[in-house]
Amino acid sequence: MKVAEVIVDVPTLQTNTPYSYLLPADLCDHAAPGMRVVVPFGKGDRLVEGFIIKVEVTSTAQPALKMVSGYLDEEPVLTPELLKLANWMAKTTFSFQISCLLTMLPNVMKAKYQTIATANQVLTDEKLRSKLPLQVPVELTKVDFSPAERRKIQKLRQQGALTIKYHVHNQARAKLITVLENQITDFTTVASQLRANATEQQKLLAYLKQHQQTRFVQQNLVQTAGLSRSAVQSFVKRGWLKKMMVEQRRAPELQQYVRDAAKKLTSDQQRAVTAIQAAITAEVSRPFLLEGVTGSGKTEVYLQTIQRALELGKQALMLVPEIALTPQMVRRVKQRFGTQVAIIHSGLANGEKYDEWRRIRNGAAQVVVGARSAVFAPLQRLGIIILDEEHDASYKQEDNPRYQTRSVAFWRARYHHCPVVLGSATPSLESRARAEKGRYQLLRLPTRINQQKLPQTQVVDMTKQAAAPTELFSEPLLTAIKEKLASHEQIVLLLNRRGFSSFMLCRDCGYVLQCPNCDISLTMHLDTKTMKCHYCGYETQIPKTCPNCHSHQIRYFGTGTEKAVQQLATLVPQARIARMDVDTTKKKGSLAEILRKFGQQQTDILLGTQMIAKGLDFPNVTLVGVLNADTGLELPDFRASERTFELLTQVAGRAGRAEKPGQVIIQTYNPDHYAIRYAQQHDYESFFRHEMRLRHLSGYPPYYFTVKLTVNAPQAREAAQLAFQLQEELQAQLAKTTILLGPTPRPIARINKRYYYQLIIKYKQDPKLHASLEHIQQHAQQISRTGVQIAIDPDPISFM
Ligand SMILES: Nc1ncnc2c1ncn2[C@@H]1O[C@H](COP(=O)(O)OP(=O)(O)OP(=O)(O)O)[C@@H](O)[C@H]1O
Ligand SMILES: [Zn+2]
Ligand SMILES: [Zn+2]
Repeated sequence: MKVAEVIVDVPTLQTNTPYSYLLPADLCDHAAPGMRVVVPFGKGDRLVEGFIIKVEVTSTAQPALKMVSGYLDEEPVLTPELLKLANWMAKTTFSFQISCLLTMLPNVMKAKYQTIATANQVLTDEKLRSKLPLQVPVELTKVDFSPAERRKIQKLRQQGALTIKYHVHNQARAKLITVLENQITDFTTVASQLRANATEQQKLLAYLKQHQQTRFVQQNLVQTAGLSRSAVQSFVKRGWLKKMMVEQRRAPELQQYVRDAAKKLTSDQQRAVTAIQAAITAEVSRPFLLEGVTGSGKTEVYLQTIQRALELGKQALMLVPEIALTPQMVRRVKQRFGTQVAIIHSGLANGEKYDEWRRIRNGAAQVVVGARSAVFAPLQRLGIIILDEEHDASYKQEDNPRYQTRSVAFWRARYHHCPVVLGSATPSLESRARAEKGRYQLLRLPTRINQQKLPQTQVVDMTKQAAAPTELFSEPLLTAIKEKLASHEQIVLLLNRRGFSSFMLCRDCGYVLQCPNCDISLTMHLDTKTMKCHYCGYETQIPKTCPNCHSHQIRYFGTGTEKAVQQLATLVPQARIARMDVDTTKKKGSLAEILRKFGQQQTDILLGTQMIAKGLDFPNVTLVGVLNADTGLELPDFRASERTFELLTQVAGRAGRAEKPGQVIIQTYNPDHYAIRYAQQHDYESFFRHEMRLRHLSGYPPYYFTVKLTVNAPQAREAAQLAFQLQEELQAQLAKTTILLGPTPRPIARINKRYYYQLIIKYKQDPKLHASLEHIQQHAQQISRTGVQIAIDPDPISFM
């Protein structure tokens, strides 16, 4: 007899303890850890999804155990490595194993639940009877029932008047197509067996003879070639064609990539490549920090180290921030490694993601490129892991499980004995500090490939620009734009905001249109002609009069990309301007299209949000303008300066990447701020020292580790009370050197009708911390029914 240990998916009763289930005899043989199963759970034996983490043989009878109901997979979807990783992740991120396991799989592999009720007798309640007619199975979630009706359904079920069944579906399916294989060797014999008037069959035979291939897609034969379906059928019957179902990839390689050979490395690149290759060959999990200025050729270093891994029969994982996963980047990797590459990005439909994932799982893909979640790609012979733009905030997952991609990458590298390369022009303070201490090996690319200097950067003090042509474009920037347009060079403009205006203000009474659910003003969107909340999605009409005093004196404040494009179009009507932000790139393929046009110089100016700051490599761009460098500097967050410095350095790096020298203009209201000064001088090193001093003085990372605890509830008082209670408990338990900040209301204190309080824990070493937080995690689970939530965020990306 075999018993499976299963981690079950029960949202209201999460636990890291597995449950034991008997394996039915017919399924016993191929049961293995990493497979998803359907199991009965709880009093009502409702069916839930679970993961087998262990299979054991037992000789003693176990009558008390429930039985596994069925499998969702033929083979394990998670490898032993990933099962182990989930265990570690649950512990270090204070989340439940089931959420870690589910995070590792494509979304579409999360099982779908259905609750189906069937009335066994005619129900007396008239309304209920109309919704649940006799003997008709009804999916309960698809029908509107009042709470009273729901209670009644439960009662009727106990009385036996109703049966309720739970279905668990696997949503993930491979796409299968019908393929016909030609079995005919002797066409003359077949022809002699066809009747003379069977014209459709004659046609089919002629077609098969004429096309020298052996396999035909049925749909193509019938629809494209216009052959008769019944003729095909009769050929199948007579054994001349063999029918088979073949899997078809949903995101096929449409583009033919021109193969691109390895470039001859510069001496700096060569030094880096040699060091990393040596670690791959020696199979040691050494971390490298590749600090290379913008345009220094970091990508080529990645590609040539990946090449070495492949030569040794190993695989490679390359992670990039979602917004840097541009068609340009994808092309570079595919040109080098062709069809061995699998790409995972948010632009893929669920089915396409599933197909790519399976190409990785079954070993067809050797190189995986993707954003954060690709760190769980089920590669089994990892030879190298690369994190490009390692400083990027998107590497931290903000929801449960709150993992840091970097840490997961290091865990996997230790498992596979392979090196990790963290690459950036502006490494995070944490990584750079570790390199300083010798924990990472620092590799430098201090100069640009083209031997050009980094672009000349001018800072424009906007407080002295009262007579500027518009509030967004200063005289110096406008002059530079006109010059570049005249010489047919291209321009990138950064506006770190989205939407049209930040907020609407009544000039008579000072009323600001706020989200009814959140403590934040609504943002105006011209494309949808609505005011939107960026936090909860609330949307309403743009008011023509003040909702408070009915005055017509309404003004829109702040700026967005739409408004910037409008202003620019009036200033330089001859320019062809493309806007790139969340709104214009939402549609599938639209980002690729914007970049293609810009690359082919069908547009002159690319104006966008921070998504234009990373990775773009266009040789004809000679001017970069930052319209408002200050957005973000005032945020109540200890990383505000670091983020600003990064953004400015990265975007400045888009200029002058080829023969022509680049120029950068930064408009700011804080021209003397050190983040802006050092960005102007392209001086990462001085910024690093300056910022490290400040972090040291104020006791922030990397000098301290931090954990953010957030409590939220429908009532402010409830949230505050619990936050203070947690603070007291922690104070009593934790080390004397550990510092607790707060509780304070979160900077945006209310989101989606819930109130937020937060507490920051700063520590250097605290042996009691882990147990205390695990205790809070358990407590959170217990009180979640009361509507109060606690979130534990280790190494939070911000304190906001
Ligand atoms: N050894 C080389 N010889 C010739 N060209 C090279 C070499 N290495 C890289 N390049 C080219 O130099 C340009 C800049 O390289 P790449 O985009 O990799 O820089 P990067 O360091 O990733 O910059 P960023 O951080 O700004 O994205 C690219 O067009 C690339 O093809
Ligand atoms: Zn809102
Ligand atoms: Zn008003």
